[in-house]
Amino acid sequence: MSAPPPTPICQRYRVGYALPSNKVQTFIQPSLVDQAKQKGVDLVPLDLSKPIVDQGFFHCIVHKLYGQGWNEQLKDYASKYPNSVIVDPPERIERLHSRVSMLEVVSRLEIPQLRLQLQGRGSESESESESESESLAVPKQVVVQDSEGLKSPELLLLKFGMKLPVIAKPVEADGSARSHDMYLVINSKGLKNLTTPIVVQEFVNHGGVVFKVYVVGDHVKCVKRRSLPDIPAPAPVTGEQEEQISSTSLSSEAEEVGLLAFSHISNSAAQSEEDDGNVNKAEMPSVGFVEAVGRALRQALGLQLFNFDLIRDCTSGSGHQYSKNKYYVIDINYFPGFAKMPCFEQVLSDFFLKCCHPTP
Ligand SMILES: Nc1ncnc2c1ncn2[C@@H]1O[C@H](COP(=O)(O)OP(=O)(O)OP(=O)(O)O)[C@@H](O)[C@H]1O
Ligand SMILES: O=P(O)(O)O[C@H]1[C@H](O)[C@H](O)[C@H](OP(=O)(O)O)[C@@H](OP(=O)(O)O)[C@@H]1O
Ligand SMILES: [Mg+2]
Ligand SMILES: [Mg+2]
Repeated sequence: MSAPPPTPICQRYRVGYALPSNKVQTFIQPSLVDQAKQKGVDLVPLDLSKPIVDQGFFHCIVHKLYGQGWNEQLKDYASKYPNSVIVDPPERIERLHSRVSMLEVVSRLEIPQLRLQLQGRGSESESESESESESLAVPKQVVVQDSEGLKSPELLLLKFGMKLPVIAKPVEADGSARSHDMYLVINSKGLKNLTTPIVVQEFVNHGGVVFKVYVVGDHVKCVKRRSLPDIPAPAPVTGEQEEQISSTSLSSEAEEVGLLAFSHISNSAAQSEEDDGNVNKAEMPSVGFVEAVGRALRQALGLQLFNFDLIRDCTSGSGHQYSKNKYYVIDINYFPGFAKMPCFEQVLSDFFLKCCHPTP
């Protein structure tokens, strides 16, 4: 029996997009354009050389551009075309442009079925550490505004309940190349070598795997990616001994300056079979947990297109109950590399259609 003729599409929808040129290359792939077209959605590039209010009605505009001028354009457009759906409003995206405000949202999530142990809030009772349900936290972190704050690194870490190694990250997460310049800091000398302002975040051993959770409207998809390897906790050492902590995974110059620079590690190819092995054998978090966090973040952020990086706490050793289901959110990204997500054409074209034609 032959397949029924495709349902005639009685209306076509225009989705305008404004993306950096590199993202047009990676995201607006012919496969996406074709699949959207089959569903009645025409993906149209906005002409950024002229005001978007002069370019006609778009049922939906998706974008990943920043700046006052662009934000003003979107505001003008929304007031001229109140029925057009802007994905997403710039004032909500801005919260993800700081590594402080992006994680503060996690600290305030209300997810009933989860045990939220958040910095300074809640504490793990005996019974919780045995329970199977997942818990969600954010790593301890502090913004060091100027070099004065790094003068006595031991005091700084002690004050915020952190210990070496730590990860140092730019405060701004604004999509610039610099915003991805990270440092693994292994000793006090490394801390003193940092350029401020900078976020100093506790390093959580997580088995060398990061779970990237993509959110596209109400669709949530978790994938595994390579991450930094675990760093064995050094035996408690006094200040003068810490210089002798040799870390095999660090080069001699990294040991010399006390820090290792890296960037975009979750996008880089595995360096070894072991790397790949860690990723392949890592157990995925439960779908229910991932979806609960994704939906709660979407609600709290008021955003429809983002992903977040989840790591499972693999810290073991004296004084720390190894809790298989303790997770940390370490990063949230606006309009990430959706083309890396399985079936991205179907997911995104369905999303665009839903934005243009919300089914009751
Ligand atoms: N607190 C942490 N503990 C352990 N590893 C961490 C921590 N924070 C970051 N990392 C490692 O560093 C990598 C980069 O960190 P992060 O995701 O914050 O940077 P980013 O530049 O925003 O990355 P992305 O490319 O995902 O936007 C993470 O994928 C993880 O491998
Ligand atoms: O592997 P993913 O999809 O997470 O990689 C993303 C990354 O997380 C950031 O979202 C990058 O955007 P910026 O933070 O703005 O640099 C994405 O780069 P882009 O060129 O695709 O926007 C990465 O794909
Ligand atoms: Mg990340
Ligand atoms: Mg990021």
